[in-house]
Amino acid sequence: MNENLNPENSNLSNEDLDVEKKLRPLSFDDFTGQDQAIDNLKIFVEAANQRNEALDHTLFHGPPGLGKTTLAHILANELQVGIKVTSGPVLDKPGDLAGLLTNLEERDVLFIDEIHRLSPIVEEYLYSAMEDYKIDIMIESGPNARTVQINLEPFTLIGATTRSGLLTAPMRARFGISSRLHYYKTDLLTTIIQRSAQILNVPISMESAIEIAGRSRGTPRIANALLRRVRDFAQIKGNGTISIEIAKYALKALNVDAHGLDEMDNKILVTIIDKFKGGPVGLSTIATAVSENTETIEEVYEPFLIQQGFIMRTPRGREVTELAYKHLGRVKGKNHGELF
Ligand SMILES: Nc1ncnc2c1ncn2[C@@H]1O[C@H](COP(=O)(O)OP(=O)(O)OP(=O)(O)O)[C@@H](O)[C@H]1O
Ligand SMILES: [Mg+2]
Repeated sequence: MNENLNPENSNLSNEDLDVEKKLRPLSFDDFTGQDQAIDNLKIFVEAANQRNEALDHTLFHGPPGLGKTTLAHILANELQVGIKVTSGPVLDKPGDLAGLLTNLEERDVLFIDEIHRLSPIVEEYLYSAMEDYKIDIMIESGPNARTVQINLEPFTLIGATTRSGLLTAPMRARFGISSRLHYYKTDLLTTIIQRSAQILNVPISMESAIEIAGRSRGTPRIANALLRRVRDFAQIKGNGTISIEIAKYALKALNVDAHGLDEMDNKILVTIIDKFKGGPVGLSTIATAVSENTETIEEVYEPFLIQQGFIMRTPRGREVTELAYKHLGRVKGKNHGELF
């Protein structure tokens, strides 16, 4: 399994990658939050195990760092089967996919990350594999070229995507199970941070765990990354324990936003306020103004900003709230957004 296939991991140092692996939950019981999705998955897994069948093909979608890859591995563990890992951009030839598929054992999991980035040829090739556990392989070339059909073992395809809007309808329809992951509330992130601190063997006060959780953008990956950095401060500037003083000092030094907003989140808010008088403004107009594509704004950034109460969706477009003005230290202009 090659974790580096995940571009989200590419900016982590080797040490961080090792730590990230250690912190990754391995079973349903280790996994915090996403209760509804987990409760359903437990049933589907148990039923598949009882019948000794492959689990239905499963799609995980939602913003980065919420646990899609983690859940793919957990499913394989809970099904007690092997897992092969690849990603959409890496699979550029049907031949590569055929190699992976023919090597799967009965009930194994094939995990395809960034499944919205499969090439159309590979995607089409996947359809018959998913539906009938069969693929056509081209043998020989030139005048002797012919295709033979190969039967595959029943397997489970697990797809993950941050951009479900970019999945084609035929692809989406082939997943029997589809699970959307949501941002985590502060209390769940606090639990995740406490668990991670225990694994990393670093003492942390409850208050500090809550403080870090509140600035983690609802995202376990960010919570763990902040914990690692705060741990460094505790080790060098303190006595190794993460007290609330050390946590606050470190978060300030790291320039972490009080609400956990990242650069793009803030850019979106500032743009709506400065260029569009606070809104309402259409999504694609915002996207152009911040040089990002519309689907990414809609699927990756906007859900968090809405959940946190910085943006409202109105019939006429997106509008920032009082909270956004306050957060950015702006004063709402007298006539902004009003007719009279
Ligand atoms: N529910 C959870 N409980 C504890 N830790 C979690 C949970 N979800 C995620 N994590 C931690 O967050 C890290 C990131 O999760 P993961 O890699 O599964 O996210 P992802 O949804 O696949 O992100 P991406 O879209 O960027 O691939 C994991 O290494 C894991 O340690
Ligand atoms: Mg992932």
